[in-house]
Amino acid sequence: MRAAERATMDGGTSEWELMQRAGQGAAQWVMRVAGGRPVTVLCGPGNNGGDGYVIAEVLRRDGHEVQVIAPIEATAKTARIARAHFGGEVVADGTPRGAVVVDCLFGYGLTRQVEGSFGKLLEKLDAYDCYKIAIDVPSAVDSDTGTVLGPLPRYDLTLALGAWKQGHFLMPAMASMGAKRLVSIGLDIRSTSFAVSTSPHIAPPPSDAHKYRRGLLAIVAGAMPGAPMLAVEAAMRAGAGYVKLLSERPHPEAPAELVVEQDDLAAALSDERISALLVGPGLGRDDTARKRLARVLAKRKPTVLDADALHLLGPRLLDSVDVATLCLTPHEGELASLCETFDIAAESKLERARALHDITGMTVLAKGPDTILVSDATTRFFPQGSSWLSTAGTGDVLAGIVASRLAVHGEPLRACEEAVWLHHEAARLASPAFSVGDLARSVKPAMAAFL
Ligand SMILES: NC(=O)C1=CN([C@@H]2O[C@H](COP(=O)(O)OP(=O)(O)OC[C@H]3O[C@@H](n4cnc5c(N)ncnc54)[C@H](OP(=O)(O)O)[C@@H]3O)[C@@H](O)[C@H]2O)[C@@H](O)CC1
Ligand SMILES: Nc1ncnc2c1ncn2[C@@H]1O[C@H](COP(=O)(O)OP(=O)(O)O)[C@@H](O)[C@H]1O
Ligand SMILES: [K+]
Repeated sequence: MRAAERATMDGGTSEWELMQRAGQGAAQWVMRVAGGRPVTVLCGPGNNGGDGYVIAEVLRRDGHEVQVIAPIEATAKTARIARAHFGGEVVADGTPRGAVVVDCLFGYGLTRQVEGSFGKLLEKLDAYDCYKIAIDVPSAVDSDTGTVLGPLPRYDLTLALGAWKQGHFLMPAMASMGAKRLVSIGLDIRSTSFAVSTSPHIAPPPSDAHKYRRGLLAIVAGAMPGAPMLAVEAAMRAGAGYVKLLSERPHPEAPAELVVEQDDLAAALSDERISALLVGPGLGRDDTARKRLARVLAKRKPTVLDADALHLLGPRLLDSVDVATLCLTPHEGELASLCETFDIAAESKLERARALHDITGMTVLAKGPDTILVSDATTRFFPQGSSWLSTAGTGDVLAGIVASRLAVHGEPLRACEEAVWLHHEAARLASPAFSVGDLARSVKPAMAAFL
């Protein structure tokens, strides 16, 4: 962000010009929300505070009653210009009032714990019943990591200035932000190493398609039947032309349209028409499970590794495997276990997911309320999914969708990205209070949203 701003300023646009664009753009949102009612703006000493003075001046000129609270005076050069342009009154020690409060204490320049008068002001804001807007980021949030460094009110709206920051998509910060909107200030941000995933376009099967060309997905069963069956239910609705369950025992609970291949695994895997594999849900963690996993990896096909497979995986199993074709779908616990296995010391989910990709070369889809996808030196973040997804078995459904998309086109990054969107859309359609079976069945109507 700083580099993009510097490049824009080197191109002849002053920091004051950028701040005016940011403040004016944000003020449009504030005015829409306030609808003429009184507004309080909290201003810090840096350029985030500068944005606040610009917003306050736009509102004042528009006839709003505006109170500005600034515990200390503006110190940053451009913030001082903004302060000088504000024609209203500024108080150092006030209490938020009015229908809307706009928090401009700190943005991406936050460097330490928010305490003292700033901390007290955020506590007052937390306790005050009003519509709360965070400018750029909530002031107690580290914009790179999403770490919380002080009192954190629940905001109704967060207006990102110029570009999204990583913290907008990371827990715990993300949970406090309310709706998130981007205010454009004319920066060129193409060169960043992360991107926010945009809604994918899923192509229907071509007119000359047949079941194998559309992709044969083999789901490898193990000790427990329930989890792979959930993956099957989702995978059959996510685009693969043919879904088979490779199991060594009968599955009377299987739907009529599912082929259960009861050969021994080596024989079942010898079918060269298999386009992709899923292994892990219900696999078990014993020696038999490890051998089944090794057989799957030896096929060197595009493969999704989930659940138990993530606990069995280790550097030796990856010998002579084409890691670029593998997708891992760990939740936080599985990610922690993988980090132990691969000797990764990183603390945060983002650093762990990146390190795991960097060390192993595999595509990593780190699940949770803040889903992170790392592949090919790029990191993708996602809009938040339904919190109703927090129920047992939804991870198996996700694994089934990833594998189905992988069977269709064989591209790990694209398969994971499509799957997250399909999973979120299925959850939206099935919400509220769905069972995991409802979620798997909702993958079918979810497909329609991306065709
Ligand atoms: N540059 C541009 O082109 C544009 C930038 N824009 C805006 O600028 C924001 C970034 O501005 P920024 O870099 O001035 O940092 P900012 O977030 O205001 O905070 C730094 C100040 O806070 C202080 N401080 C920090 N932590 C503290 C703590 N815990 N407790 C107390 N004090 C603390 C720190 O003091 P110091 O650490 O020096 O003591 C310094 O004074 C960005 O998010 C966006 O809103 C837009 O206008 C678009 C154009
Ligand atoms: N609070 C939440 N908000 C959004 N998505 C969630 C939330 N909790 C869980 N999920 C999603 O639900 C799925 C849970 O997967 P997982 O933890 O593997 O569960 P299980 O092992 O029971 O299948 C993941 O896709 C995760 O991203
Ligand atoms: K802020």
